[in-house]
Amino acid sequence: MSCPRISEGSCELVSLRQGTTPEGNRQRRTSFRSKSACLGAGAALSANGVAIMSRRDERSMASPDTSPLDQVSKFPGSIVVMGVSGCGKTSVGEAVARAFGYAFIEGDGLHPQTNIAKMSAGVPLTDEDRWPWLGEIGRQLSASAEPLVVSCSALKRSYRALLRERAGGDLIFVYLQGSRDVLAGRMQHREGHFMPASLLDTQLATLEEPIGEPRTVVVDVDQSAADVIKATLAALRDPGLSS
Ligand SMILES: Nc1ncnc2c1ncn2[C@@H]1O[C@H](COP(=O)(O)OP(=O)(O)O)[C@@H](O)[C@H]1O
Ligand SMILES: O=C(O)[C@H](O)[C@@H](O)[C@H](O)[C@H](O)COP(=O)(O)O
Repeated sequence: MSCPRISEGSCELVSLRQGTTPEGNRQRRTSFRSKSACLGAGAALSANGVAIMSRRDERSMASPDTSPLDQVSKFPGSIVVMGVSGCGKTSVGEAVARAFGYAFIEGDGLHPQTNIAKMSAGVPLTDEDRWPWLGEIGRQLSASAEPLVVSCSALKRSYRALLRERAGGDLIFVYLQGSRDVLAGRMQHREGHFMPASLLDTQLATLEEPIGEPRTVVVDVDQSAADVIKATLAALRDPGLSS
């Protein structure tokens, strides 16, 4: 079981859904993540069962690999890490959240169970399936007094427009861009995740890349996880994003 983490041994975001046992949740996501087992004292469950790790907890889990990033000045505004399934949203989102001391929300954890069941069965989601999910992500972004890092595929311009509108305008998108071959490899090697690799092509067909959209950075994922994270953090230091 490979685990190209930059912070080996650290706890990760916990995403528990109501009615799902920690064990079931672990099976639905990736088998190498400790998830519920590491829900720390500062973590809290939102109304719909998604755990948000507190900033204090995340700081305490920062690995030596990310500690120099404590020097990064506080970044103004929430960040959505976007892209098709398998591009690295969770891996990168968690690391960015640790670096900035923000809470991380796993967007997959906010899907209604009907969406998870559809995707698990190899059926792509429709707009109608996604709107309530995107609305919930937007709600969490707007309800948070502190900036958040959220993983969300945000495949279409209209989806991103909704998230921007709900978040109040300060949202930054990190688009993790990769070739079909690279993405297919990542999905095939991932274990215990509900999303079948067969859905990659519909994800790519649905994707409207955010090229040229405001406050958006694009990162090539055809490099090691550590390098993708470094490149993301470097791109986020662009002072132009703060305005
Ligand atoms: N840059 C990378 N190099 C190699 N493997 C990676 C990289 N980024 C992520 N992975 C692995 O690829 C798989 C998909 O990553 P994940 O973060 O779950 O993507 P997403 O959340 O976008 O579906 C996981 O097994 C993860 O460990
Ligand atoms: O909009 C969608 O079709 C879904 O949100 C999809 O893009 C998402 O990727 C899945 O939830 C799989 O989860 P991962 O993105 O973690 O692979």
